[in-house]
Amino acid sequence: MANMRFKAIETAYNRSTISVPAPSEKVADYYGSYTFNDDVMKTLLTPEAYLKVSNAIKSGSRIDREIADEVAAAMKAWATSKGATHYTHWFQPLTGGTAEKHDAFFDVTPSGKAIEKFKGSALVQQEPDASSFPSGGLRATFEARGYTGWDPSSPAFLMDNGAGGKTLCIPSVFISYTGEALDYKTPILRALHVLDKAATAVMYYFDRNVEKVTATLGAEQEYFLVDKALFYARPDLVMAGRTVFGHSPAKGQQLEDHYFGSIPPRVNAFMVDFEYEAWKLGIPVRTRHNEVAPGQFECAPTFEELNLAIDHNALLMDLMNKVAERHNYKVLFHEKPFAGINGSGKHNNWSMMTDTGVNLLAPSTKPKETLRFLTFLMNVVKAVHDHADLLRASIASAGNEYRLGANEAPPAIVSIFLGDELIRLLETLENRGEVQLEKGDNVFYKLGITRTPPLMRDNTDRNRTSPFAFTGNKFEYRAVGGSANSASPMIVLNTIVANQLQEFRKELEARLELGEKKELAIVDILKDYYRESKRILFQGNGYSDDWVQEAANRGLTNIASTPLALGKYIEPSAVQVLEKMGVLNEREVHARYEIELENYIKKVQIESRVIGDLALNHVVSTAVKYQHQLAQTAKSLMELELVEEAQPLKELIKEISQRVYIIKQAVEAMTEARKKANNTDDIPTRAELYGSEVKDYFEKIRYEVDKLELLIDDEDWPLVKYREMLFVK
Ligand SMILES: NC(=O)CC[C@H](N)C(=O)O
Repeated sequence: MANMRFKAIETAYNRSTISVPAPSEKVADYYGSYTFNDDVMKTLLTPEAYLKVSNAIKSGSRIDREIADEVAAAMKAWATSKGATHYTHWFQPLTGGTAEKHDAFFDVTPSGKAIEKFKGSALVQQEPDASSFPSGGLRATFEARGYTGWDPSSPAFLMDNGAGGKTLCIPSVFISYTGEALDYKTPILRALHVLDKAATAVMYYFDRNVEKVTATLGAEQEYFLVDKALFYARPDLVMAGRTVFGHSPAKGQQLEDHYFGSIPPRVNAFMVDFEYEAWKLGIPVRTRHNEVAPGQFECAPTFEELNLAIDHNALLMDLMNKVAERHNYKVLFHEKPFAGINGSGKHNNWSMMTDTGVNLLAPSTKPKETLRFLTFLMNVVKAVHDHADLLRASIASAGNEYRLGANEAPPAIVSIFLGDELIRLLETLENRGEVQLEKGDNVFYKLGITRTPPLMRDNTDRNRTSPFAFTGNKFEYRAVGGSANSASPMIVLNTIVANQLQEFRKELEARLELGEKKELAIVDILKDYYRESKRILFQGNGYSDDWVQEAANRGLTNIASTPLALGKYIEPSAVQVLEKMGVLNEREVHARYEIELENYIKKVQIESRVIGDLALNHVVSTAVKYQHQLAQTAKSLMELELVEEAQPLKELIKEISQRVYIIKQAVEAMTEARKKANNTDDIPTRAELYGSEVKDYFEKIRYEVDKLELLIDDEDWPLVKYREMLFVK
């Protein structure tokens, strides 16, 4: 094994940078060229079909069979002209990844001849075997039927299969025979629809020209790169996506010299390569840089309509994995692949935009617009305050459990950062709201709104320690994990905000019916919201121990455990809001809860098995061999009557023995704990047992193994070390 380690290091060390030719000089020449986009549709469809598809995209109207046939024919012609041989409905099942089943465009006639075929019916709906996807009890294994259905609002695209031509991918929803959502896209589309309706209804009081409100998302993607040879020499990375052992290198991230540093050429070639591919697919990746931890990087797109942004992030992750192969890298999206240094988040930058081009979370200098801004801002604050636990549940996973609250990642406590200036403005609102107000526009003056410094776009400070931070014209949900599908937190966020906006509108209407003046009524409601949700606003250092204490004093929850956090999905208030808004019914919520728990159990189980295997078969066996060598040397020294000189060796032998003993005992006890958990039928209890009794041994075993790493001859150590994985470029 040690041999494999050194071979891998040598291979990685001798790699050269692969040159990546640009598809064309200007990005505009090929941006979106792999998508069946608006321009392509305009050229290939009849005006009638084009209009129907455009309307379906804008307002969700139905596309009839005839039009579907025409679109299918156009899609097939376009795709085959670009080298596609197959098509697939591309969807996001609850595994968290993407799914595809390629079908050839041709069919065979009874006389054995091949004919080209792709009908509207195949575009609109397909029936993959659903039995092996997680359904959380919604489907039994023998009930295989599930349907995928075309989502016209996300353009079809071409996936390059390397040597094997291309496949036309049709973004789709995935539902069971009985109509329940088995994927991420279905509830996202439902949540976006209710948010649109609720936000547009509130906009009625500010601007009657607004007909549609769209949620927007920009998902920053953090990741680690490890050379392929080194990756395969670490069974834990291969099996669990994270290292279960590894002593901290002498130099980690303490000098902060990697962050925003010069990008290593081989890494840069990889980035350039996947960006070219992303641009062909119309994915607007714009930013690339070194992240805080050695070996860690980030890419970020410009924000887009939320459903598209989610598809694009899922597609981008897939693309990065594929392109990395060419550059002999492996991409780690895991939230915490290496202990002791930063983990990886997927910071979700979220906002709402009207069809008239107004960002509803952008402050303005005009009093009337300020009231609109405060309305949307405070409704988000209130929604997050009232459903903080549900929002926490939506980002809970086995990987994120290691990241939250450690090494520059936000804690598990949900709080909101608004910045001092906004807090001042809200304080003014609360305090001045007590005075009798005059009518007319000077209402705003009286409120002090015009007297506060005009709010400019970027004059709120940033707070990296906050899980949910206002960053000037959007909220950044920073607690989302690097490997997550953004849909999970976005389903919750958009649903609770939509619900809150509905509540706001009801309250406002009730006040207006009593004859209150609109502006005053709004101010009064917002004042109440501020008072009711204030405790969730926190502007200080979210990483500090003081905050943990203060948050507890404020009555905010701090749920570190994933099984407990997931339990918040099935609290009555959570089920009620998801069901009431028509996003997930009770059965669907319970199914998701169960799937997430099972996922957690399986991941911890895999880690535990890897730990057991590596500890006994790699580490202990190496330690014992090394001990034998030491014993031989000590014996020779004794024979030469060098008794004192043999002493340090004896001590070393003793220390190794002790550590081996503890490891052996702990692995056995961990296996017993696993058995106990596996014999527990109740899934939530089993998950909790894995999260506590099984996981309790992880750190204990790791501690001893990492100590042995420092004792055993480097030549013999079987596992690629942290300094080799993190610093070999
Ligand atoms: N610079 C940063 O924003 C660090 C973020 C950190 N990597 C996280 O886990 O969220």
